[in-house]
Amino acid sequence: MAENDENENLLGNKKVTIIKKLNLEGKDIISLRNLTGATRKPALILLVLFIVISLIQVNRDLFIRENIFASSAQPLIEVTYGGVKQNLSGESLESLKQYILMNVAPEDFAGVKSNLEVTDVLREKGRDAAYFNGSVLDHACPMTIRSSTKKLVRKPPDVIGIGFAKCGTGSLDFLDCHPSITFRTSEPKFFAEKTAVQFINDALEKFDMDKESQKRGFRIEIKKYVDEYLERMPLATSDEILIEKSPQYSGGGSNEVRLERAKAMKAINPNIKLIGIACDPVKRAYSQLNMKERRTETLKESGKPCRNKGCLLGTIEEAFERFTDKQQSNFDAGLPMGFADYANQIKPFVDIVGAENFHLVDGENLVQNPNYEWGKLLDFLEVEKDHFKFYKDEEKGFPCLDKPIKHCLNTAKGTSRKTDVRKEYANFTNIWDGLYKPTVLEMINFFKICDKIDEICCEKLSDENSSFSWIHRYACTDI
Ligand SMILES: Nc1ncnc2c1ncn2[C@@H]1O[C@H](COP(=O)(O)OS(=O)(=O)O)[C@@H](OP(=O)(O)O)[C@H]1O
Repeated sequence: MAENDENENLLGNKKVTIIKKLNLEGKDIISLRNLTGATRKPALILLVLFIVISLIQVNRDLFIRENIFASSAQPLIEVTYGGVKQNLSGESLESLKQYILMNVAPEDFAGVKSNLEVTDVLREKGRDAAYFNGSVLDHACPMTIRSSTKKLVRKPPDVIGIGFAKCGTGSLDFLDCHPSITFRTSEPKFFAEKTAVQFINDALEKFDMDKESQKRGFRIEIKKYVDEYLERMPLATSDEILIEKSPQYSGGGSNEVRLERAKAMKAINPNIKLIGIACDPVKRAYSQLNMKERRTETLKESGKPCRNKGCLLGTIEEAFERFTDKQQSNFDAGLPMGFADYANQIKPFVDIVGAENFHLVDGENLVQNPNYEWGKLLDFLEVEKDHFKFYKDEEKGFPCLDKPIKHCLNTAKGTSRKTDVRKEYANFTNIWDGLYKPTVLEMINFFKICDKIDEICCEKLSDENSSFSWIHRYACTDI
């Protein structure tokens, strides 16, 4: 992320001035909120309060866009914010904290205030640009926003994001800014490791999980592997939701392999919940090609050779041609169309954890109608959603978090979807549309998007702001 983007995450100083002028401490902010509902106060006081609150609201957005390194007259303190050492004025950091505290739910205020700190950096340099400013943070949000005051412990995840690559799985980063959730950007990929999964499932066979004493034996047997897994995740409190995501869990391998992974997940946490993020396969495929192109360019610039499958051979047009030929031959051979194969790949997971413990997010709607799509996910996670809001950032061209903190994803996220791939590469995408159509249609029934494909369904999908509206093209037009 460029330094400018980072600056946008922080507040300007005017806010502090206003807060000072109003002499607002944390408690006062809460009482101000509560006062807005008061009915017995004289009308004049209410009016004054209304004006003051409106002023704060209106000015706040302006403040956020201001440069935080404001007056040189202020004393500077060194802060590592999101992996980058910065000299912030003491007031800037303070105003950032004030912004967060003003925007969390009243019931989270005290806990968040006691935990609110700049997030620790785990590694200064991540493997690629998909981290915050290239650094791996202890957990994804650049500020630690946690309401629980319980002790931090190592624990298995409560929720796992199992896919799908290139559909927006990285945007789960935002969840870490929720006071009830902890998430680290790096992917543990534990259940993609055959040996570990097999060991856990073999142990499941050995022990009778209906007996308490046997359950203990099982836990001891698999401890070595589980400890190693938990080390890959951040500490969390017992009452907050710990999430990990590794898109490799749904991709790669057969459904038998996926079934084994699902069993191992449930063995480690019997109450496990799973998230899948699906998106338009044409955009997904383009996002993948685009990433390869970007990676090839970066390696070329650094003078390093690019030998693996993650790089592009030749031009992007040649890559499109090769990709189209491969998709066509898979289709002709009756092989699964991987980029659209959501229902088939999710089935083994749902068979093990139950449909009620699985939630499918629409990755396209995360961009199109973020507050609605994120709201549904937060409902599934059973956490507060009214104080977790997004706005469309003009410069980024994608949704960024607005509340409780201003935060955009890093520069590696949100590139290919800026291009209208169906316009730019219509000669290829027209073919892809036809190849993916039958597999996309399998989703409709499996995920109960509609009862059947009929006029009612097409009417519903024609609303651009509804989840999975991108399916309209596949289900309701002649492609
Ligand atoms: N809020 C927000 N900001 C930026 N980008 C967003 C956002 N929400 C979803 N997306 C889309 O997420 C796409 C990347 O998907 P993944 O994170 O699953 O990719 S990866 O598999 O982890 O590499 C990424 O694809 P590209 O456009 O190709 O970069 C985005 O289109």
